[in-house]
Amino acid sequence: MNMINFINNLPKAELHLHIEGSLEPELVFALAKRNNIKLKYNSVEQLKAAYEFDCLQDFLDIYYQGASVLITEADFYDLTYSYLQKCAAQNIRHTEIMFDPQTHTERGIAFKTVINGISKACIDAKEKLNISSLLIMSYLRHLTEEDAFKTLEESLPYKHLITAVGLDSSEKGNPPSKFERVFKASVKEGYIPLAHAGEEGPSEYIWEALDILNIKRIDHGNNCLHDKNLIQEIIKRDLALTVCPLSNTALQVVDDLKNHPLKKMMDLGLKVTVNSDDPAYFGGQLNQNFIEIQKALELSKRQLYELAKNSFKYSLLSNNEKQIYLDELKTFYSKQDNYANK
Ligand code: HPA
Ligand SMILES: [Zn+2]
Repeated sequence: MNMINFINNLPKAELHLHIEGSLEPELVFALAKRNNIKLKYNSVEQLKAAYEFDCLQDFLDIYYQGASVLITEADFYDLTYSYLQKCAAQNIRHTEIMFDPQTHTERGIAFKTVINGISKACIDAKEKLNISSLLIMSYLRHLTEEDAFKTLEESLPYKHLITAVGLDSSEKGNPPSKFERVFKASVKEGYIPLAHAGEEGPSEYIWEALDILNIKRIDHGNNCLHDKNLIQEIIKRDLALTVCPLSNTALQVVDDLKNHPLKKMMDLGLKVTVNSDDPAYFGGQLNQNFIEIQKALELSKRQLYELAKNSFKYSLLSNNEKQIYLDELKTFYSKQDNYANK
């Protein structure tokens, strides 16, 4: 099997995906029309031309603008179902979807509208596409802790639909310690703590995410490489990094995929997964991330198998659920000609 077919057929999970970042330009226009919203761009091409970013903040400004076409429950449903159909086409068997309630509640959209649309699409995808999913409610770190507390309150009637909390948006100047109390309260409610850390922020922010927020997985984490003790601590705690190759080059966290630290991370013993982050904005779905990073770093099928294994092993599924997917993956891999030595 050639490399691209191998990647396309490899059973895998996606653990770092912002549903608002899966909003394709075509859907932006379709929803704007449905909701009678006037966009500042005249065409899909014009909008796409604006997707040039020097840093995270450049991207976030456009990402929040794009999300403003999401108004009704049907909009959130269509957005989510469209992403889940793409999962089916890529043999993504399980996905852990982040959503940013505050991006919508700040514009007057009810929490209920957001969560109902997203979760109904997930239920339908399980039934029709046989893809499992769970939800991560992410707090926007550029807003206050008080705002995050309000969001936590609003989420409580829907607690059964949400597995974890995350922390995203503008990292620099908004360290994890700013959210110590709301994370403590979130854990008390049964949510698993996760956070973006060390994407643009320093390694100290990763330490804070570990020691103050007690996170169970690190979103990005690139900047841990500047601190040997931190690397050892991440390994000791058996925390995975959700690495996003095309996001890293699009936001200039990494200058070129050939210089991407993914292989180095694996060689150091860090548990790495590959993810698309915001596929509509960064030039590729999950399989495209696999294809491009494989090529740039000349990863072997054995290494790709390892990355897929990590995606199930470090998911938030129960051990039984993980095992079913790991068995499926193993069966796939054992059928490859070069099993054992590549
Ligand atoms: O890559 C990201 N980093 C931080 N916040 C985000 N919100 C969507 N995508 C991102
Ligand atoms: Zn992200």
